[in-house]
Amino acid sequence: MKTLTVDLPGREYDILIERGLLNRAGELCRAVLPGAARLAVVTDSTVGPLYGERLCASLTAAGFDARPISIPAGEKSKSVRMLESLYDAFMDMQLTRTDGVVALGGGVVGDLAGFAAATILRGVPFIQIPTTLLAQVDSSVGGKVAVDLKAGKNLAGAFWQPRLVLMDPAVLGTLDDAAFADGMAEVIKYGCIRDVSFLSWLEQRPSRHEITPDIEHVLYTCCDIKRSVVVEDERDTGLRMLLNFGHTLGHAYELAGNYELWTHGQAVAAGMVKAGELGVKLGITPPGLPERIGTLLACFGLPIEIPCTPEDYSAAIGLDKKGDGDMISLILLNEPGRAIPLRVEKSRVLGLLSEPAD
Ligand SMILES: NC(=O)c1ccc[n+]([C@@H]2O[C@H](COP(=O)([O-])OP(=O)(O)OC[C@H]3O[C@@H](n4cnc5c(N)ncnc54)[C@H](O)[C@@H]3O)[C@@H](O)[C@H]2O)c1
Ligand SMILES: O=C(O)C(=O)C[C@@H](O)[C@H](O)[C@H](O)COP(=O)(O)O
Ligand SMILES: [Zn+2]
Repeated sequence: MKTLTVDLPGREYDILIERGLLNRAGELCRAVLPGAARLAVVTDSTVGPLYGERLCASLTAAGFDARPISIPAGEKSKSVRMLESLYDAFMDMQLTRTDGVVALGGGVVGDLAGFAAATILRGVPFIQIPTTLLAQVDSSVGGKVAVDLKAGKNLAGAFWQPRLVLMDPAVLGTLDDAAFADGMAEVIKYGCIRDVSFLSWLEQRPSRHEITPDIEHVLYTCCDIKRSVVVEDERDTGLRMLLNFGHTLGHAYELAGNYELWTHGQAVAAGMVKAGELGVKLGITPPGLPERIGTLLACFGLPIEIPCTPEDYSAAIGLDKKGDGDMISLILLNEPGRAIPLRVEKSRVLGLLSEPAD
């Protein structure tokens, strides 16, 4: 088993990666929640029928009273309305602070269940069992939990670290190619911002078929990068902002498509290419680098351009958490494998975005 420890003082936890781990979830959850009686197992309408029964059987064998709670699959469920329905379900089962919430699913389930766990009873222990590539390489690690508001992405949220992240790469076998590609957008992001040799390694394996034999290496490498960033800056005030490469514009594309037209992974893919182009215009990013990233993203069928109105760009930039007053910290690449923040006037960014492409 590959293990990484996110060593945040007082809130240290392990990320465990191994095929078949889902079958051992009970004993592994028991080790981090020795006194818990009940577990609320939040999942979605696709993942529940695939893996819910197996997980609950393992939890029950370890002495937990495991209660599955299912939400409709898809980003629209990352809402205040669905959050309230989780609160009601937790109260119906008389969950207490010594019990736990388990997220079994992709980033939507993890972000929603995590925010519910962070806020119900002012905080209940939380365990992540991510089932998409995106959730395994990114959203299950680091403690950002949130729901979307009408105004934009992830606008109500918290930092709530899990007690354990349990990753079974075998579950990725049932993901369709589009969902696998969504995860690849964040995988490629890590190469772009922190590890040029990993970026080159990915370029030598430009398809799902070529990546899959080495999936555990991919999960480990990405989680290790995220771990190393989060332990330096849990609360997103400096270094952690680099993990947001492609996200300022990506969130604009998600908003423009009303969270239905474009997935998070697709939006981040196009957002990284556009951020690359902005970086070139600002004299930070080497010419040719946005095209290099776009070529790799396109190999997985990800979009490298998404139409967006100036109003949606303006709304997303106005509400971006990296903004302060009239300024925003743009995350730009100053070389392959190296990202930096650059404080720029929001109006200047909007001006550059409205210029025709070169
Ligand atoms: N908290 C963070 O740090 C963080 C990081 C990145 C992304 N996110 C958030 O994550 C969300 C996107 O996550 P996602 O891409 O996992 O989307 P998702 O959770 O909507 O999952 C995508 C689809 O795959 C299905 N699915 C999940 N696991 C499956 C499996 N093993 N087999 C078959 N189908 C399966 C789901 O039911 C869903 O239909 C966005 O809301 C994004 O904002 C959060
Ligand atoms: O963990 C982080 O920090 C990230 O920025 C990871 C992103 O991939 C993720 O999409 C995150 O949810 C974005 O957060 P936000 O602060 O921009 O809402
Ligand atoms: Zn993301």
